Amino acid sequence: MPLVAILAGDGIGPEVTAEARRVLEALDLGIDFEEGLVGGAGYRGAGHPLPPATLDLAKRADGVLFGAVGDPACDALERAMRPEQAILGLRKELGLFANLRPATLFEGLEDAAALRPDVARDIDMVILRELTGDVYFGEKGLRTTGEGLRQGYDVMAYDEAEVRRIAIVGFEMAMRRKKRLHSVDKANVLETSQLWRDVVNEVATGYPEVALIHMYADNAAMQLVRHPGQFDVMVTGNMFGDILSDLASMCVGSIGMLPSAALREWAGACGLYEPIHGSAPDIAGQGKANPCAAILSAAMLLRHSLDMPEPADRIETAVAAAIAGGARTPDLGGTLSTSAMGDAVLAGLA
Ligand SMILES: NC(=O)C1=CN([C@@H]2O[C@H](COP(=O)(O)OP(=O)(O)OC[C@H]3O[C@@H](n4cnc5c(N)ncnc54)[C@H](O)[C@@H]3O)[C@@H](O)[C@H]2O)C=CC1
Ligand SMILES: CC(C)CC(=O)C(=O)O
Ligand SMILES: [Mg+2]
Repeated sequence: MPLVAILAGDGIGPEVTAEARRVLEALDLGIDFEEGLVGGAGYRGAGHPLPPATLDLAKRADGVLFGAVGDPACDALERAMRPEQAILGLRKELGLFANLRPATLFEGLEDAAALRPDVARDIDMVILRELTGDVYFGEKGLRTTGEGLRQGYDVMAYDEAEVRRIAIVGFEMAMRRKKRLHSVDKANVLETSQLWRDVVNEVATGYPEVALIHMYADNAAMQLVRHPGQFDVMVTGNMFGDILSDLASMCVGSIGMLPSAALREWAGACGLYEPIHGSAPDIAGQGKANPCAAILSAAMLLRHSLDMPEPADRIETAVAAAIAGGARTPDLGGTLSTSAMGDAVLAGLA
């Protein structure tokens, strides 16, 4: 029986994860669920944002369904004890270097998108974000300059093996889709990005059918708003991918609509699945959160880690049907609560 770890975390994490679990349970797939403490909840309940028992659970599981971590009450803690370290630690410990963040405009959400409907309509892309390197994992700290000023530093670094493996995933995805790959970097100013670009070009020689387009990250942000339909697969580093995927989410209606999969192998291995959003303390506990990103993350879990493509399709179809039928949480301009949106998706499963 496959084991799915449920790490709900903080803020709206438990609210949206509960709906995703309800949907999985309704499908009656013979999955075992086991819950673990993580983030601020882990710190409060077990003295650490990523308690050893939670890490052990994640390593034993066939897939991890993750909510979100982050709690303003924990912002003054030393960095190692802050909730966000839990998700960074899980990604690193599980070797989850490939982060798939699909952004698709669901039919009916044209009005919710921050772009004109005619611009938003053709968005169907995947941002492939490298997830275990870059500035988030480099040496960091606070020091004092020669002038006696406090200085913060975070080192951005990628080695060629890290770039090569994510580039290969990008080209493989492009081969299965439209054979078009945008690689986003900042090679005009960053040595890290120049290496990124050189290695992506080397990998490209093995994929002559794929049209490769290099784009600077600042231009990519602008192009995502100007003409998002030009993108199909976009491969990029950890920080650019983090920022550009939040941007892409509003192009298709809401950050509450974008799921993600964090994988260590291109297919078939245990992965971590989470909405791209955070713990949203501003709406936590109010039943206002959109659970669709979490529900769609559960579908990705079935497809990528449990080899269950049919129920994954059923979930995605049910979300599309709920949206097409007018189900809307407040972020989409509606009034449905988190659980009522879950009900609407469940109704579409029938
Ligand atoms: N993977 C994770 O666990 C992540 C954790 N965080 C953490 O979350 C906390 C809050 O970070 P923010 O920058 O505010 O980002 P956020 O994504 O939590 O929220 C940004 C805005 O989007 C809204 N929003 C987010 N998810 C929503 C949903 N499902 N439905 C409706 N509205 C939604 C929020 O209400 C807020 O106005 C911080 O502690 C941050 O470090 C942030 C991003 C990812
Ligand atoms: C703690 C952050 C790095 C999480 C985040 O913003 C993300 O993964 O999208
Ligand atoms: Mg983010």
